[in-house]
Amino acid sequence: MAGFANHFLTEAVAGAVPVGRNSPQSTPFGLYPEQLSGTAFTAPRADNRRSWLYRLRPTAQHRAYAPYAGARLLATAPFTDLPPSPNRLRWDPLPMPQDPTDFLDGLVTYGGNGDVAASVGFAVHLYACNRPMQRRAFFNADGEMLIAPQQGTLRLTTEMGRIDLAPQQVALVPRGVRFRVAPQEGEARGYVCENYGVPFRLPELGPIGANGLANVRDFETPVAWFEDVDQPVELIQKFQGSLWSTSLPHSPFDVVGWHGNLAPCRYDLRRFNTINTVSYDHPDPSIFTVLTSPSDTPGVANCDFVIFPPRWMVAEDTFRPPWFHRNIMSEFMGLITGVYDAKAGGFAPGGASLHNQMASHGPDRASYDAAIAAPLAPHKIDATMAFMFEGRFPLRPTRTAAEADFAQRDYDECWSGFRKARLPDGEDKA
Ligand SMILES: O=C(O)Cc1cc(O)ccc1O
Ligand SMILES: [Fe+2]
Repeated sequence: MAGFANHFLTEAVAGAVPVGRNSPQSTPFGLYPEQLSGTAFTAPRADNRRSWLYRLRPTAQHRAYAPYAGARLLATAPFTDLPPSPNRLRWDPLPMPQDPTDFLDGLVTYGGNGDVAASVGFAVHLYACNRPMQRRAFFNADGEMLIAPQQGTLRLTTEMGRIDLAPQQVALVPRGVRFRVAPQEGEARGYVCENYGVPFRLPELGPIGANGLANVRDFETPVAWFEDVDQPVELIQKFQGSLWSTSLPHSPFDVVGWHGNLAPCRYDLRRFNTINTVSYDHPDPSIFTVLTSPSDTPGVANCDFVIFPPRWMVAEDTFRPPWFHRNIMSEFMGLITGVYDAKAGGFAPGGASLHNQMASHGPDRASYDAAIAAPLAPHKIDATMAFMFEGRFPLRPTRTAAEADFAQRDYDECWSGFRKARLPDGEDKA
């Protein structure tokens, strides 16, 4: 079903969703209505997100949760493992697991900001897995999950339908929605933004107009799908940073129909309507915002999801790659495929980088040297897809990430050896 946060109605069995009311005294087939809220009941209508699910059994029917000991590298903000460091960080691709590992146990937290208890900030995880979540399902009470595969297709089975997700696509799974993940081609790797804040939404378009960037019509939400399986399933939840597990005697994927505007969705990043300069200068990367999680301060995001897709570079008399900069916002970057135009080397697909508030960064020396010498004919940056999670607070890395053997110890070197500028004779004295 096409659209972002549209009000959908979908039935896996015709007649499953009651007509004209959400919770009639007697429901079709005796299904149990349940409201899933993504915003406060009283949130303004334009922001309000909720759905009504019609299921074989109420989700309330479960025994107590007990602590879950897996997913040992999954962590939650505030991150206090290490004293905050202003240093720039970069990582080689996350290695694939040697042992059988599913999506949940294969999550590795790189860092994050804010505080889950205050519903502020976000965490960044990478996953590397090689087997499906078998007889287990997960939901995240701590936040919404934006999943961006880098290698290998995933099948997401969610309460509200199924999503097949390939590299260069992203999925949004709302806070609380139960899901399981199955890699379709053996191994899989990718990135996750766990958003503790306000759910991601499309950015305003301002003077761009009514169309452009990520278009509403290109978001896809699955139709209702359920399984009627009376076999034990381990249900794991993340709540305030800890994992908890309970056992259900049946599949949690028993929603026969639902309606509402809170649902998982998929977006193909190649559908992005990229806007760039047709005159001069390199515009701020906010023109590449796919989704934004706003903060309480207008215009300052809790998290922006920004991409660097294939695009024509035509700027005249311009240094075309990203410029040197120091940003009040903090930037975590990943690469799905190809080469990123500010980094001639060292930033590989499956890798990552972190440039926190006020950290000096920009093109590495090789990219700089090439760009100042390049003929300025129209040039297409092609076959690439980098992205950035940009937030208002510095991201603090986990010890796991900072001390990983795939953390690059020599990242600073990519900015060494720049030649001093040459002033005209007589102007260079103190
Ligand atoms: O640092 C980066 O590579 C991301 C980035 C890209 C760009 O085109 C402008 C600013 C910016 O932070
Ligand atoms: Fe940057």
